[in-house]
Amino acid sequence: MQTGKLIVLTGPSGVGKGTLVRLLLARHPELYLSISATTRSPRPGEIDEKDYYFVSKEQFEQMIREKKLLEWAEYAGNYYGTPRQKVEEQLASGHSVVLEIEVVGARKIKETFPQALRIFILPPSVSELERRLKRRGKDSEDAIACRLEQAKEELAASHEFDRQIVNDDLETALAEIEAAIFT
Ligand SMILES: Nc1nc2c(ncn2[C@@H]2O[C@H](COP(=O)(O)OP(=O)(O)O)[C@@H](O)[C@H]2O)c(=O)[nH]1
Ligand SMILES: Nc1ncnc2c1ncn2[C@@H]1O[C@H](COP(=O)(O)OP(=O)(O)O)[C@@H](O)[C@H]1O
Repeated sequence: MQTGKLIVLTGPSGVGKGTLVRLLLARHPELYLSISATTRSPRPGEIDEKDYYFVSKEQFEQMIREKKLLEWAEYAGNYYGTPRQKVEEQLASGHSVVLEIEVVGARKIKETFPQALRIFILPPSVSELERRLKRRGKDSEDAIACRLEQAKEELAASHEFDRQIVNDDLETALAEIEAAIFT
């Protein structure tokens, strides 16, 4: 059997990765979305084992030591990582897998999975990114400032990835992602 494709969506916080991934999965339920582990506290409404595996720093460090993560990174003071086993199982059984991860982790994926399709999502502008982070209303002012600072570095790395897609009009961006994945 042919193995599935590994599809990585990356880009700065607030650019719309989560929104695009939800729409993509709704249209293509055959895609498998990897659930990450994180040491970040759950936001109101987030559910353990659905949005993330919410774990302690000790548990996360144990996962690193036991090589249970395909990649991991520290972002805005917390750890985030992709549990290895389910991703490898899904790929081996022919299913395509989507990772929604930040830039450092997406860079590491190239080393382990050189054949992965890595898509960088860009905002129409930094000021629009700031507006989206504020409008989302899920992070404190400090957390937003930290994410924006980080975003400037991340945007400078966009050319390292296979595709660059601007999330201005949502439907247009989604169609471009679909075209990149399915053609
Ligand atoms: N490297 C890596 N980054 C991840 C993983 N899971 C989530 N992230 C990224 O970590 C960053 C922060 O995530 P989060 O706190 O949920 O904020 P949000 O994406 O802005 O809603 C985002 O850029 C996520 O895409 C992971 O497993 N590995
Ligand atoms: N194309 C778009 N135009 C306007 N707002 C958008 C667009 N895509 C996403 N958003 C909004 O921007 C905010 C951040 O999106 P989100 O998917 O949470 O980003 P990320 O997962 O990259 O952090 C949300 O409030 C979302 O509704």
